[in-house]
Amino acid sequence: MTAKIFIDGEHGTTGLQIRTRLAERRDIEVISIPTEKRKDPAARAEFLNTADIAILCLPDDAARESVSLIENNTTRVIDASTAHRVAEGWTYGFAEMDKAQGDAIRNAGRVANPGCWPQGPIAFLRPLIAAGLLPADLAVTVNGISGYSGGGRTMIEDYEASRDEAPEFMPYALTLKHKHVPELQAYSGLSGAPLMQPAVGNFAQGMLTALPLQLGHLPRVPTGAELHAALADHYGAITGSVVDVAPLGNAERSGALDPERHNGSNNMTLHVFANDARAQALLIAVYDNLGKGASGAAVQNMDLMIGSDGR
Ligand SMILES: NC(=O)C1=CN([C@@H]2O[C@H](COP(=O)(O)OP(=O)(O)OC[C@H]3O[C@@H](n4cnc5c(N)ncnc54)[C@H](OP(=O)(O)O)[C@@H]3O)[C@@H](O)[C@H]2O)C=CC1
Ligand SMILES: CC(=O)N[C@@H](CCC(=O)OP(=O)(O)O)C(=O)O
Repeated sequence: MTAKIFIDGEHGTTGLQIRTRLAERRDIEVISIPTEKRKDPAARAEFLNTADIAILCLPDDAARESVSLIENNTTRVIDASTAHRVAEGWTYGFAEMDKAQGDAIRNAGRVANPGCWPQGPIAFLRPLIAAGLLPADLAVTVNGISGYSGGGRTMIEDYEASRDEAPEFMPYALTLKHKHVPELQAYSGLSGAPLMQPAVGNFAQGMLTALPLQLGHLPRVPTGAELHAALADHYGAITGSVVDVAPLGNAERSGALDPERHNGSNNMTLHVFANDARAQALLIAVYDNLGKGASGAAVQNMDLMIGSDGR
């Protein structure tokens, strides 16, 4: 049976990317709401209740409204917004984060697609904390850079109206209350809130997230090789993983740390750098904010839920 997919918010940044990714697919049917009715709750309710899977690419409040409009128990949901990522009854849509997560997504009725910023840090921290190499109470700071498409249609329009004057690098979340802190803490296994220090760059798409680690105070200090081996073991054991681990870094600079490197794909590469003599490590993830950070992950989750190999 062909699965019916409804993208609520299909004309926004994330929705359009999902449409493009699904355009050539023969194993699904995308059911599309007329543009002029896209904010009409009654029309949305009809599409939501007809779909096998509804992918919500909406602001948080509209995503909550969509869920409330579903009256049957057959429509399954993938929500790309922040609304349900730590909500009870929802499964976090990061298939590679541990061995059981792919099956949990496969069987879930409600999947919360992860935010773009937490995915890199969770990809490092969850397996390393589970392996006992890092403690849950580690004080963690996350920094990095994202292309401006991460800010959705409004930020894209703002940048594209005046790119010549826009700063190349702009730190934000300066109140230290970034909306991704709760999901990052919950799924990485940290006992305390990480400090997130994101920045937006004067380029459209792609991102890089970095965790600089001071490890000298730990009762047992893991070496860079141990951190690297634990990550390689973890991702090597996950069937269908789109996360891969680069060889342990030993160069002063690396062209692989280009935030735009994975643009248009759903891949993520994890890099480990270390100075064992100083008990310091630097973990850097490279991925596409609109790929593994949003639309690519949503399609990956949809494929798990309908049991498709993506053709
Ligand atoms: N951009 C990114 O990198 C990522 C975004 N996300 C999340 O995905 C969701 C969508 O973000 P993004 O695509 O960037 O946002 P956009 O602003 O680009 O798109 C949102 C879409 O939703 C529509 N919309 C707004 N309100 C309603 C409503 N009440 N009913 C129906 N449709 C509505 C908008 O229509 P109109 O434009 O006409 O108002 C627009 O088409 C957000 O929750 C965001 O947090 C998640 C991961 C990454
Ligand atoms: C550059 C930029 O502004 N990025 C957005 C996050 C985009 C994203 O992935 O977050 P959601 O899925 O939670 O919307 C921000 O930091 O708020």
